[in-house]
Amino acid sequence: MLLTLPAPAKLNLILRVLGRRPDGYHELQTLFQLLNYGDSLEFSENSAGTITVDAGSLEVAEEDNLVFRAAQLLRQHVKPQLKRVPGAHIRLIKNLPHGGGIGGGSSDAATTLLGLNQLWRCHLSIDQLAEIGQQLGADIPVFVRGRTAWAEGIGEKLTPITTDERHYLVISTGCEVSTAKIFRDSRLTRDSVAITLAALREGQLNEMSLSSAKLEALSGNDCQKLVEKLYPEIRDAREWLEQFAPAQLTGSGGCIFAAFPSAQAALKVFAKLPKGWKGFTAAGVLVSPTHRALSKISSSGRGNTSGA
Ligand SMILES: C[C@](O)(CO)[C@H](O)COP(=O)(O)OP(=O)(O)OC[C@H]1O[C@@H](n2ccc(N)nc2=O)[C@H](O)[C@@H]1O
Ligand SMILES: Nc1ncnc2c1ncn2[C@@H]1O[C@H](COP(=O)(O)OP(=O)(O)OP(=O)(O)O)[C@@H](O)[C@H]1O
Repeated sequence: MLLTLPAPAKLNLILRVLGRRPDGYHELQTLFQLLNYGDSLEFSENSAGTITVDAGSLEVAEEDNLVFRAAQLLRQHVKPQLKRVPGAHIRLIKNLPHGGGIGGGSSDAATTLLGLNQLWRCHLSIDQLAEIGQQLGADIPVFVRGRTAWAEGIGEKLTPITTDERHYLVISTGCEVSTAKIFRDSRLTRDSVAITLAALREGQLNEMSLSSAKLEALSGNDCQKLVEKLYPEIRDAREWLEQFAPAQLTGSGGCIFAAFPSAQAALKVFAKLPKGWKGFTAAGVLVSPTHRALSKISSSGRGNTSGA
């Protein structure tokens, strides 16, 4: 069976750095907005029992590819329960720029965990997969859980949140930013005041929700000042985009984004993008396209035909 699944990008609509833990990781508050645009992965069984990854244009050694690392880690976890050592061939169709703060590698890893859990019939729960994912990267659990969410801790304490439907233009200048380098830099400000969950609850049902107006008041990214100092071209991209709408950095960079009320409005600005920069437009979604695809597969019964 060939299983094809999307690996969506995320944006950090809010990113506050609250402090540094003794292990070097940072306490954050962030709003993860999932998008309906990303990479794509194809999974097929490998009866030889090996894991191979065709990463296409991505220039990362196989053993460093988060797809390969996620597959290895999952296999290690489930090996004792399965009758034979499972193998897989995974083809990665890369659309997202890496080092962009849009979670490409993390999302690929999460889709790998979800996809192989299906292909190999591991029957691990989402909690178990998120736990495995977290060992590889702080951004992986949100993609495993597949909901636009408010995150705390190092990014792993997730509360689903409803955001208004918006469309985004995401710009990549080509500057690849290392997350570790930004978090290591002594100039990074680490003293933001925490937003209380009460500030994010709305309506009679006390649901976690952020309207566009409320979001505008809370938006901002604590990494932005430092990243723009280190990469002036990223500042140029933000300033260019700000002619049309409020713009900011996502994650630890280097992509810049702005929100628009419609796909047409986002595309209109995209058409004016200066030469040398790349980008894409996408809609914000509350549920990950990966989870939607998996639900479709299980409701059509195809998920039961793999046989590990
Ligand atoms: C900045 C964000 O993109 C926001 O979504 C993420 O928190 C980064 O998540 P990620 O890329 O999955 O990060 P990891 O691969 O776990 O860590 C990369 C590096 O970033 C730093 N890091 C990451 C997350 C975090 N909460 N504090 C950190 O200090 C660590 O020094 C680590 O060495
Ligand atoms: N499947 C993968 N896709 C992209 N990058 C990968 C992958 N596997 C490993 N990497 C490595 O991870 C680095 C970070 O890539 P990634 O796309 O996850 O960054 P990012 O968008 O900044 O993510 P985040 O927002 O999670 O920090 C890349 O420079 C690359 O060396």
